[in-house]
Amino acid sequence: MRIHVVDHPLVAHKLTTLRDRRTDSATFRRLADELVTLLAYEATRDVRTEQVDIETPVTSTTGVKLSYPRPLVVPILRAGIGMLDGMVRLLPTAEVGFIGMVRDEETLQASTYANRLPSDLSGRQVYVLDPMLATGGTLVAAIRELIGRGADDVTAVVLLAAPEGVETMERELAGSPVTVVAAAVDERLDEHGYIVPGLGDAGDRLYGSA
Ligand SMILES: O=P(O)(O)OC[C@H]1O[C@H](OP(=O)(O)OP(=O)(O)O)[C@H](O)[C@@H]1O
Ligand SMILES: O=c1cc[nH]c(=O)[nH]1
Ligand SMILES: [Mg+2]
Repeated sequence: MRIHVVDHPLVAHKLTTLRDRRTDSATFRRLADELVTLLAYEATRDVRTEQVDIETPVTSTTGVKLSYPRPLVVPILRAGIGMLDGMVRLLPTAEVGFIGMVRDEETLQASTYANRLPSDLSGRQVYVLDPMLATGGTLVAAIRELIGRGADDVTAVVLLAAPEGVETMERELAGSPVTVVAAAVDERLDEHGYIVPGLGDAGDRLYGSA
């Protein structure tokens, strides 16, 4: 597993407003969308393409287009939905699958309550979206499911990561074709498994505390 932290002043600027407790849901949703677009630029650096011949108004030339099989984008419900539009805007040919997961607030164990994925992901590049990589339990389980279905290149796009979660992913997914792209790696987790300084509960800040 490798991790890439996107070091860019626009990312840092938007992330600071996202962290601010005074930022309302509408602004939070817009900033999450904008941040994903910036992270997606890095996350798709190795997206597969193929050569195509085209005619410009002036002459013939050779270019590239996104190749088949199409990349798969998988937001992890609920909070990952806030990252979906920003990602597919940059990957117009992408197919979208869904995994619904929730973390028990006491035990911090993640469980899966919904799964709508292609059964065969052989040879597919997959982009998993979840704003928060805290203990890592959620992403490890989601990525194991994708690799189990044959995905051979998985990139997790997250807004914030905790060092504890990065370590867990490195240990649990050692040797797997996995990349994490993050806007920042924060200091630590607190005793409730929240990222510090973090931004609070991403799902609640996007969608309320239902
Ligand atoms: O790395 P972990 O310790 O597993 O924690 C991270 C997970 O926790 C949050 O989801 P939550 O369970 O709050 O669900 P939600 O998206 O519905 O709010 C977050 O969106 C991640 O999916
Ligand atoms: O800080 C955290 C940790 C897990 N999930 C969140 O939404 N926020
Ligand atoms: Mg939540």
